[in-house]
Amino acid sequence: MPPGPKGLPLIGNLFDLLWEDSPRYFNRMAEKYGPLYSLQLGLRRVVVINSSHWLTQAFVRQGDMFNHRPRGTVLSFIMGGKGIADAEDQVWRESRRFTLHVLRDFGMGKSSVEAYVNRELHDFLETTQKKVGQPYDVHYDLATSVLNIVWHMFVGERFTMGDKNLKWIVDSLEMSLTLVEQGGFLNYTPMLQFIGTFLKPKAFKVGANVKHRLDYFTQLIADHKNNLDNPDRPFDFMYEYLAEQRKQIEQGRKDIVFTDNQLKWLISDLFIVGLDTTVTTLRWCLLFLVRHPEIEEKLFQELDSVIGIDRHPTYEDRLRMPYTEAFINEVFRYGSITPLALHGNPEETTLNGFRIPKRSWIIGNIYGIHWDRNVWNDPENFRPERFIDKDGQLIRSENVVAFSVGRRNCLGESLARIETFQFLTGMLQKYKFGVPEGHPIPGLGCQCGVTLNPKPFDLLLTERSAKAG
Ligand code: HEM
Repeated sequence: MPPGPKGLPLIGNLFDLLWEDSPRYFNRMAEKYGPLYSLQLGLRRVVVINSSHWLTQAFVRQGDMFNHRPRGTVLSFIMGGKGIADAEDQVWRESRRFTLHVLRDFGMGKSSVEAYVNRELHDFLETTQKKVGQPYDVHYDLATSVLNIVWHMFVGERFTMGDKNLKWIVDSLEMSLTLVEQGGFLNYTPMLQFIGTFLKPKAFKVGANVKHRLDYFTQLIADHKNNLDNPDRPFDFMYEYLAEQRKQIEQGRKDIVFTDNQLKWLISDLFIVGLDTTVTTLRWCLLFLVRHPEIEEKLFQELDSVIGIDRHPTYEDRLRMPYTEAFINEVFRYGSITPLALHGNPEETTLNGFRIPKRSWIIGNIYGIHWDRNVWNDPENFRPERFIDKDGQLIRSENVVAFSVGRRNCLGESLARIETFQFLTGMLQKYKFGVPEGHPIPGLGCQCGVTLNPKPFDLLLTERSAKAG
């Protein structure tokens, strides 16, 4: 086995996770045992990967073995192998291939996804207009807009602000990721998962929310089925899925993966991962703008010289905006939005000559890779300049792995990148971001769930139009 600390009999090093968030703990252990080490955590044998080299070796070069999900996590307990993020084998392969295919038909990376994003950006900026000059926690309005992007693409509808269904959907989707710490204490011992549910009353709420959400999707599926033959129906993910389902039934396929139940879980997964990750990224962006007015000023200068105020930013603009790209890279590095990628190996194998017993948990410590002092020198400093070379051009680093690598990497990376660039530049075109009078400068402390979330903070928006004009 790879080297690692000697833990106590039966529980190994499990109790260390009571005092420290798992990504930070895994990173600290890597300083002692190197970028590839093993731990015994409760009943689980865990192999931690803390360098992009070994992440690529395991998830890309030995991807056949390591691109599985571990069983027994809190998430797998909730999702039970349905949907996509926790699915395996044929269900995962067909769901992933189909989802990527439909996303491509939306014109991923081309103008039509931008149109979905820009429409919500426009409404978001209108909403924020009413908040200028007063303390404002942007979280909920951002979440609504980001939800509308995916909601529109996947089920063909948009919410209007104030819709009675909107608040519970946003709350229920966000809660699913913030309440479960992917590498945390409760994951490693089934009995603790059971007891933990009783200790965290909100955990019951997650269960109730999942049911409520799935019931809502059942209704949406029924509506879509009723309208499937309408030649004027719009293009959305749910219609495409149901059309594929019908085709496979007509072909008489026995092992059909495209069931209504799988569709409900798949859509639910896509909303959960598509919402909180992007909202968290944008909140980190705003937090750093507020904390670093000198960086915000450099972003203004680039934006004003490349785009100005007479037209909206396009995703193409990024190619001429290296400092903005460097800023986003630094947010992905520092924020490490999804700090851990949990994989598993169904069979015994080797990695770097070490024996990896079957059904180990393989944890890609994305946070650890982004905070490795040997690579970044001063990881605790937020410095977009680390991604700019002496000619002012963007440095692309293989050590930024926010979306992970290999066949199980983030399926929504292109969408997330477009959303981040468009919202950041759209907001900067309109506002300067500051701290309301009498409020503290927001801190860097965060809550560790499946995502690393900044704590709630208030902003002060000041319109820039006079200056930019
Ligand atoms: C900045 C935003 C985002 C970040 C940082 C992010 C990051 C990640 C990471 C690290 C993984 C785990 C990969 C692994 O296990 O190796 C993942 C998986 C996934 N992401 Fe994202 N993600 C983001 C946004 C999105 C969006 C917008 C969508 C789609 C709407 C999406 C869909 C997925 C899916 C479906 C998976 C599971 C893939 C699978 O198991 O095959 N993500 N993401």
